Amino acid sequence: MVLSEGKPLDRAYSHHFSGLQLAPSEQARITVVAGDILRKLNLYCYLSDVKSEEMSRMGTRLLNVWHMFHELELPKMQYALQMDEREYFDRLEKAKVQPALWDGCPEWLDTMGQAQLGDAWAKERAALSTQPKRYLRVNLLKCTREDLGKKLRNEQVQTKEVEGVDTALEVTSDSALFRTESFKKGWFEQQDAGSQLVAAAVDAKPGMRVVDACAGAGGKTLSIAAQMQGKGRLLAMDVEQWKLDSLKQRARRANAHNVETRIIASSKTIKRLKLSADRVLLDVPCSGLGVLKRNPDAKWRDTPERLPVLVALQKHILQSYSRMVKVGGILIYATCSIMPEENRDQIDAFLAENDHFKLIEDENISVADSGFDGFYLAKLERISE
Ligand SMILES: C[S@@+](CC[C@H](N)C(=O)[O-])C[C@H]1O[C@@H](n2cnc3c(N)ncnc32)[C@H](O)[C@@H]1O
Repeated sequence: MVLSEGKPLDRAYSHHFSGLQLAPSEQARITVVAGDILRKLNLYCYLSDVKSEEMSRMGTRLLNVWHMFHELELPKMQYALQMDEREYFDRLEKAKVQPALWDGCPEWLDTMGQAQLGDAWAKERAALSTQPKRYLRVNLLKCTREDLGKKLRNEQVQTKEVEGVDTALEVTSDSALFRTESFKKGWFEQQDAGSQLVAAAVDAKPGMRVVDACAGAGGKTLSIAAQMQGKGRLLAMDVEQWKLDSLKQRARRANAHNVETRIIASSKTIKRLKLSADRVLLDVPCSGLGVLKRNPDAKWRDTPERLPVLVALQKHILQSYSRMVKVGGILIYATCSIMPEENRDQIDAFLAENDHFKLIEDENISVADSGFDGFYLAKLERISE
């Protein structure tokens, strides 16, 4: 379903899980197995000698090989296609000396990663093939991180505080988070710790005028609303109304009353806000190559041809939307990519053409070094009209 119909993995899970009465531990097991198979699909296909187009027919052999790889007892499946053990071990030895295959990396991505990151690519590639951790962002409009940890413990959800990310808790138990009272009360959102660091970089203060110009369903908007303690004006914009509708709902649940949404219908929407904002967050559409741990299906759908199209769109958004920042205000450019072409290269090109801005700082959030999803963020100050 994920690969043949192009359905994102998280939506495929919710489609399948709704209506099934599965215990949280069973759901967790399914997501672990399905996630791992998708993260290293080419490796498991190679080890089981199954071509990707044969997967629906040969899926039982692939699943058996997954169990062999993890040294687990084979599942009891009727009519399962077996893998010859000797051939499996022979293939295993050959796979071990092919690092990109071992890390579940498609060839096009390996070529791109090498070209863009050089020596740093190998560790990022390996980190992208690991299971993502689950992180929560405490909603400071409703409670503290300590309160949330305690409340969740009473609801049988174990968490621990994440060092260096003040708003984050890591979930360490297989719990159904969205059934908890804490979630229903809007005390937290599920959000990667790297994404929380990007939102924190906005550093919005109560009373400011802030624009989140590519807000989507508001992952970062809600975080910014909490920084503003509900005071001031927070305008969340996007080109897709359904995302803004979902944002509105989430904002209500989170008590984020200073959020206003606005669809970007044309360039006029942006022009009207010229030189008006203390902070503008541009969390631009990107390749998503920093979040492949979480969305591994994307690497089997994507092609390298998409990158230049995205780079051109990012460049346009930077040029045009930066006009909303007032003198002395800060522009925060962010991606969930680890590729310099979408990141520092964009900022360098922008600064070369715009002497109204100066770079304050930028940061690569490395998947390998942080254990979070991979992000990039740059903070620029407008120094003149
Ligand atoms: C990386 S996502 C944003 C994620 C969101 N900020 C969050 O934290 O959940 C990029 C968003 O940019 C939006 N987008 C695409 N083209 C755009 C454009 N020309 N102007 C503004 N937003 C755009 C997409 O609809 C998408 O929601």
